[in-house]
Amino acid sequence: MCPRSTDPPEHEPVVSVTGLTKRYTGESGRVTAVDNISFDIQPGQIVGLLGPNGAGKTTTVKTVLGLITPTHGDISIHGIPVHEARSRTYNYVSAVLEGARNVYWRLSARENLAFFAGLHGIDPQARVDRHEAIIDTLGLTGKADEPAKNLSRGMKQKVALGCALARETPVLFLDEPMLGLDVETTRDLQTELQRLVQEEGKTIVITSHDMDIIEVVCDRVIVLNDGEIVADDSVDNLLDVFQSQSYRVQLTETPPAHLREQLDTRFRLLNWRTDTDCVEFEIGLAGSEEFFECVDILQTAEATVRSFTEIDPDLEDVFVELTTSESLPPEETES
Ligand SMILES: Nc1ncnc2c1ncn2[C@@H]1O[C@H](COP(=O)(O)OP(=O)(O)OP(=O)(O)O)[C@@H](O)[C@H]1O
Repeated sequence: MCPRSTDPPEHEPVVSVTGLTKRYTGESGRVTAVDNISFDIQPGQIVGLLGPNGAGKTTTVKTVLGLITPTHGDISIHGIPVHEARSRTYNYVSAVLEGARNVYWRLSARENLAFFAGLHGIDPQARVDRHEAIIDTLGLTGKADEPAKNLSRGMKQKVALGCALARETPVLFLDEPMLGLDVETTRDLQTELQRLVQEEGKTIVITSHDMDIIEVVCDRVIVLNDGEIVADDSVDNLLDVFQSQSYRVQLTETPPAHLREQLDTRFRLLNWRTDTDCVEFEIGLAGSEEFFECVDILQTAEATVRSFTEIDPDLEDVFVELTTSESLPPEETES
């Protein structure tokens, strides 16, 4: 029988990554996909792993799962070194990876759930209620006896997710879990993931390009860019740190041509728009010094300011900021 405990050895994080580097040798030479990253994940966290295309998310996840050998670094799941004892770690972790065929296409959703539970040492007969609840949450009830091969892409995705849930491991890695799901199922699944963490003490790592989902579901976000971690903090802290740093400015008359260039050189200038009777732009100002400097520049250029309003950031704004600028903007993110 496989271990059912959701508690890692005392004081151990459930996932621990230290100094992970992965280099590939491709046609265009050596690529450092992941560059010396370290993070721990504690039991009961829902962590979003974010980053633009090519940032190193898939490499990180697959290396943590033992599917890719790291160039350097140590990884453990529940205290077990992944690259020395990969099969032992599978007692603790399930994964749904994008593009991977996780389910048996000849089996129905019900049969797949029973099969994966059984593989993991769980008696499916004893878990019928649990499996029906998973099927219900995923909106698969009407299709639960249909062979998976006859289901739509989104439905197959749901069955794969159901199989991962049926294994009842304490740690779940979900790569783009909501991709292809309709709005209602996405919402149900968000609720279910939160319930799994709050009531069953699961630990979940989600990669997604959908910031709204991450913002709703995750309590911590790790942002990768060019193989490096550029932020690792709670969603609330990340939003707080960026709060009041972006402003939308409207000028009533067209300002002198050099103003745009001057602002762009000095600050983070976005979405410059010229209308018939006004100019509008967004500007990122780190702290009061930059704020007053900007006001000074506008006054010197004799620009007539119609409005100067704070923009409330959402996680998407934070993400764009982190992955398009050279460095971490505010110091507080590292606290
Ligand atoms: N097998 C491979 N051989 C060579 N280079 C690779 C290989 N796999 C990934 N890479 C490169 O490593 C870098 C990171 O890729 P990775 O797939 O981990 O990023 P990602 O953040 O998951 O991207 P996406 O969001 O597009 O899936 C990219 O530059 C990619 O081209």
